[in-house]
Amino acid sequence: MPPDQQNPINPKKTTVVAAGVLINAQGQFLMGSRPAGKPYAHYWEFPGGKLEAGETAHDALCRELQEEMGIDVTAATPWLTQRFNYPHANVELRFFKVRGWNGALHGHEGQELAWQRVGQLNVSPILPANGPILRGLALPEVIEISNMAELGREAFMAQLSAKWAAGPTCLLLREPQLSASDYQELAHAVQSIARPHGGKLILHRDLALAQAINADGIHFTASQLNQLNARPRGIDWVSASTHQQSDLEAAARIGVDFAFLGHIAPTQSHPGQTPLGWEKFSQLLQLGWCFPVFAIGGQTLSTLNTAQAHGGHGVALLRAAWSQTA
Ligand SMILES: Nc1nc2c([nH]c(=O)n2[C@@H]2O[C@H](COP(=O)(O)OP(=O)(O)OP(=O)(O)O)[C@@H](O)[C@H]2O)c(=O)[nH]1
Ligand SMILES: [Mg+2]
Repeated sequence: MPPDQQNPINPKKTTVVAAGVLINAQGQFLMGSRPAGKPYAHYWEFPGGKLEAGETAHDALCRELQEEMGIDVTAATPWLTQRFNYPHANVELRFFKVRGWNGALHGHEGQELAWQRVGQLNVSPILPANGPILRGLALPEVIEISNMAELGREAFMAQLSAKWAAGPTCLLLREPQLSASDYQELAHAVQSIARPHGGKLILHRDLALAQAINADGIHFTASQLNQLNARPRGIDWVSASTHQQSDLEAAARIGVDFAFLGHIAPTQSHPGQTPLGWEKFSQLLQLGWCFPVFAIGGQTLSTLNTAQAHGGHGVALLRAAWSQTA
């Protein structure tokens, strides 16, 4: 394949690249150093390379990972798309999560390979386009949405405390039936349980409250999202609900960290509304977004693989996150 620099005639032409985030059994991800002689030599990247004429991104991923590391990819799902303008090329990077391969990894182009952990990177420098990718890797694949409306406060708080005692999870506290002051009081109570256990708490709709209690994130409704001109400051994670392409575009414009897209299947929360379904979910994600997208609506832990096969990062669980009998 021609190197990037051989494209000076049309510097605006976009080079499409497929890259793989290999995940091992310990949950680590693989990075490789770029070989000498390439643009950004010795920077760290996710293995992959440019699409050849007539290839799909998946075809290119399999070919590149065979050429660069000698492995046969057996399980890869589309994940994020990052667009970036380098001085040498405009690139569209199609990232895949790769969870299965045959063969021993070997740097066939003299590159170094290193398994890395989220938040504990020990290689540098990283290619400048890869910031959102590392941020996306820090997100869990399951987000739980509170359901105090059905469980009642006592059972909800008891289940939440038990969950967080067992290990940190990520909670979206969404209780639209509560008044603003009741929601505020609940948010304080939940945050006081979250802190000691390292649980992540995302508040719904109320940015000022999320900032005031130092929550980990704010989640906007689709209608709030469409009224925002910029990503709010002073909060770590910013996310939003989306239902259609224009919502995803709004999410991209303000620079969310992740979005929910749905509802996928009919749910008790949206009676009578036509669900999006997996095919439409997948079509919308193929447009290529630089943030992870969670499937929402009728999701359970057993739909996680389906969500990922259709390009989702993970699933947002409402009823499935809670035992209704406790
Ligand atoms: N493979 C890969 N390329 C990336 C990443 N991030 C990123 O900005 N790029 C850019 O995407 C382009 C990919 O080119 P590449 O050098 O891997 O392509 P290739 O393997 O086909 O190389 P070749 O053309 O020398 O055969 C480069 O401009 C590179 O800077 C990444 O994480 N992985
Ligand atoms: Mg390459």
